[in-house]
Amino acid sequence: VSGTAMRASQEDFENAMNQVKLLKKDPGNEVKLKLYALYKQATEGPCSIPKPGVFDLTNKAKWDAWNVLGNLPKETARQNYVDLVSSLTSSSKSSSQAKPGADRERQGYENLVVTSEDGITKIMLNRPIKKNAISTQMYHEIMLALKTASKDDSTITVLTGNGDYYCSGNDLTNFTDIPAGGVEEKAKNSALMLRDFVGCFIDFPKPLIAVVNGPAVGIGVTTLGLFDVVYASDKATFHTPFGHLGLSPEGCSSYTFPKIMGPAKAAEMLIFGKKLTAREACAQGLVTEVFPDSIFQKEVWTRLKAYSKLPPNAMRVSKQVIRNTEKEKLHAVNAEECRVLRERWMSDECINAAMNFLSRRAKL
Ligand SMILES: CCCCC/C=C/CC(=O)SCCNC(=O)CCNC(=O)[C@H](O)C(C)(C)COP(=O)(O)OP(=O)(O)OC[C@H]1O[C@@H](n2cnc3c(N)ncnc32)[C@H](O)[C@@H]1OP(=O)(O)O
Repeated sequence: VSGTAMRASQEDFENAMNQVKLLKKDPGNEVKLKLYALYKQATEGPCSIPKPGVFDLTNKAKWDAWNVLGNLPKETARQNYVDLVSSLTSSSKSSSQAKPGADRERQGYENLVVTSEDGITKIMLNRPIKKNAISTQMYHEIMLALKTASKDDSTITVLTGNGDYYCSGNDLTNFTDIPAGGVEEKAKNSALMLRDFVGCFIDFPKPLIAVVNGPAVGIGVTTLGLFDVVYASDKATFHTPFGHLGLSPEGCSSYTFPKIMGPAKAAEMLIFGKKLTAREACAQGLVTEVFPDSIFQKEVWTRLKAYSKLPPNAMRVSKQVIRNTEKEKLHAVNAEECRVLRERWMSDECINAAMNFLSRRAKL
């Protein structure tokens, strides 16, 4: 799942090709095109055949799907093919066990509820008792859910929270289980995990929408700069209390926030921890639109259902055109933020702030 995941062997690839032939349910045209494109890329490399004419619809769709993979290395295409087939076989197993008429709900997550319906994959943080604070396990679950959603047959992906909070940020107890290697080992592993986590948002290929149902804190806010659209309830607030916690910005916010709202407004949030209301965040460009809480869910989902019916390849390609020029920069920013945070996590300022929260002496 992470960047260190094993590469699929030729045997895995051949097994996956056989599994495709055994699929009981037609996976739909979009997935079939993806399988075709990944197969061609894995076996022949980048698309170099002439583009079919505009009226040769089937071959044109196949060509587009292959061509959009650009210079994706053969081994990565082979791995993606194997992953895609594996997600199809596991979802067909779970959907065959699902009750008739029920949404396709992906099981196996402890703190997420992931559903796919109407072309929308919804990833819901589901730890309301802890205000959806993100535990170490949840970071891994969110990465897995995003990677799976990037390859499933939905057209758009939504992240939201269950309960009154969208997300209260990093679970501050993440730093209490110190391994045998000590604080340094913990900080090193956390920085690697954070880099992978944020990388999944940077690389996410489809429209990614945040449905911010309530207050957002820390990494729940900073990653918003990597979403394509952010809808917020008027009950939401946006708070990055890094100064109070002895921390520094992450989620590429050191780059995206000054770009979105200008350096002065970004500094007030990221250095001094100024909390924004939903309307302020909207005025500053971090939020796309704010809705009264009483109609938030209804309005947002009606709109998203309409968007999900737009041509998926056009949405995907438009996102790439908007985002691709920035990708390399974002990965570099992410790496640097994680390097700085690794130092911060070992600082007295940070350790004392986490202890204060945990001993309930200080609350934001
Ligand atoms: C590890 C590698 C990646 C690191 C990435 C770094 C990211 C940086 C950040 O995200 S910084 C932001 C960190 N978050 C915070 O500082 C928020 C801390 N929480 C609070 O200040 C408050 O809980 C609150 C304002 C979010 C909500 O206050 P309220 O009074 O409404 O509710 P409670 O405080 O009673 O909370 C209910 C229970 O939830 C637990 N909880 C809430 N947030 C967190 C959290 N971030 N980490 C751990 N636990 C959290 C809280 O402890 C209560 O639990 P309890 O009932 O068992 O006491």
